[in-house]
Amino acid sequence: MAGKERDIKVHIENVKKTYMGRTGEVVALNGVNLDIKDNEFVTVVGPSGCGKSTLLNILAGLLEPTSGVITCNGKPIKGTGPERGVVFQQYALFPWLTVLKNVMFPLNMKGIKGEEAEKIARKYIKMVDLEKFENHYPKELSGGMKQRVAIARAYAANPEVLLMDEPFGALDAQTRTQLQQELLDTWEKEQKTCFFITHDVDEALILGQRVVIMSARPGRIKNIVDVDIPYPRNQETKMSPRFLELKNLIWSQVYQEYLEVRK
Ligand SMILES: Nc1ncnc2c1ncn2[C@@H]1O[C@H](COP(=O)(O)OP(=O)(O)OP(=O)(O)O)[C@@H](O)[C@H]1O
Repeated sequence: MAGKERDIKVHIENVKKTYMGRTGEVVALNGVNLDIKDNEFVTVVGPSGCGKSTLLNILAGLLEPTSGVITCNGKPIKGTGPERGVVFQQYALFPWLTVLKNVMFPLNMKGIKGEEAEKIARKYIKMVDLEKFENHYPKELSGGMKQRVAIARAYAANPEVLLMDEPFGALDAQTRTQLQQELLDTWEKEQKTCFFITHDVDEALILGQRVVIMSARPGRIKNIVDVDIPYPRNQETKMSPRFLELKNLIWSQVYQEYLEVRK
């Protein structure tokens, strides 16, 4: 049992989050329970407004839950922390810094400076295939390139848990596919715990070891699907019978919740 507990990276217990909206209380999450294991890749799908971003922001320490317990490495989450890195849909790069300096930024914040910081930053810039652009500024990059920088920066900071809120949501289909593949390759090499929100069932399935399906607001976990498709996965995996079977299952459950929202 002790060994099992040690394997749990993030523990979410009975989490509730209420906002004070214009027309009264909004219960965004109610009774959310989830354990995320060390190095696990968990993806999250659910209808719009079901509280996915709220949950991610609580895990990031940017929001506090109204009640419930959330721990990382067994310690209650209080505010942001270096062990948790976040990638949002909007790249959030510093426009006045070059690609290299953007990726070095979190290293500098940790006291890693000069050549050492450059070496680490360059490793991740190479990983996302942007070596030729290290001296460019964000405004000179496409959306996909900016998101690559954001991912390189998150990895360079070497967090134990990567929290990603629809990181590829604003990208065209081809760039999105390419970044999914890069993220998978990186995850297989670096084995970080990933919590990844998406609206795209294909994306949830190609990336995740488990897909968490959230219910319509107030958000809670409706189902968790184990994705028993081995890695390495690639775009051909999307054609496999098991992929299509799981896709239908997840899609029908998300659609039921979508209909609930529209009631
Ligand atoms: N600051 C806030 N004040 C009041 N209500 C809020 C606030 N932030 C979010 N909400 C409400 O909480 C609910 C959950 O929002 P959240 O953004 O977490 O959902 P989501 O599942 O991430 O949505 P989407 O998929 O559209 O991004 C929504 O009904 C939203 O309107």
